Amino acid sequence: MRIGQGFDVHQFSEGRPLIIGGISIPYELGLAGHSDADVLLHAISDALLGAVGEGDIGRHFPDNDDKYKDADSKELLKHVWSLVKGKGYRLGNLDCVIIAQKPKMAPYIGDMKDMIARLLEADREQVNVKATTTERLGFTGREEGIAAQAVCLIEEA
Ligand SMILES: Nc1ccn([C@@H]2O[C@H](COP(=O)(O)O)[C@@H](O)[C@H]2O)c(=O)n1
Ligand SMILES: C[C@@]1(CO)OP(=O)(O)OP(=O)(O)OC[C@H]1O
Repeated sequence: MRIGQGFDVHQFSEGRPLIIGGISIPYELGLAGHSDADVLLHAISDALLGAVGEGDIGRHFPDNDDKYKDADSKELLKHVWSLVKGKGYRLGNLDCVIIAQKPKMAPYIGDMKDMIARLLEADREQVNVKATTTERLGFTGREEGIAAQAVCLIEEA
């Protein structure tokens, strides 16, 4: 059994879609990034890579490589998952938090859980996604961007 943790931040940007946990969220702002800037899937990818001692997503998908320009983070996470699976592991459980003053994530959490479980070939019950504001404090509180954290446990298959 191994544990991993991931953390990511992306800044709000005009004219970009807001995609979190693989789900498009209708909002006036999106997130800036080299890829589609899915802050939650990036934190999950980093947690899984950390659990198997494989560094981070920047190492696997460099942000100066045109191949990953506007990349779909679901595809990046699928790649990470195949690496983890290839080392003989399956998901134990995954717990995540999205840190955002706005928009409200609650209506989209169920779809995010289903999406993440599908990408990780797991049951919905193995995946937990939650959200919090920072009570208007800090960069998330000032609505400058969104952060996400993830912790995973993987087990020998
Ligand atoms: N972007 C967000 C932030 C929070 N939520 C939900 O609201 C609850 C209360 O948030 P506090 O920061 O005031 O504790 C939180 O537990 C989430 O369920 C949300 O949906 N979207
Ligand atoms: C995902 C990658 C892909 O090039 O780019 P970004 O969307 O900028 O995201 P970040 O969280 O900064 O991680 C780096 C890269 O791996």
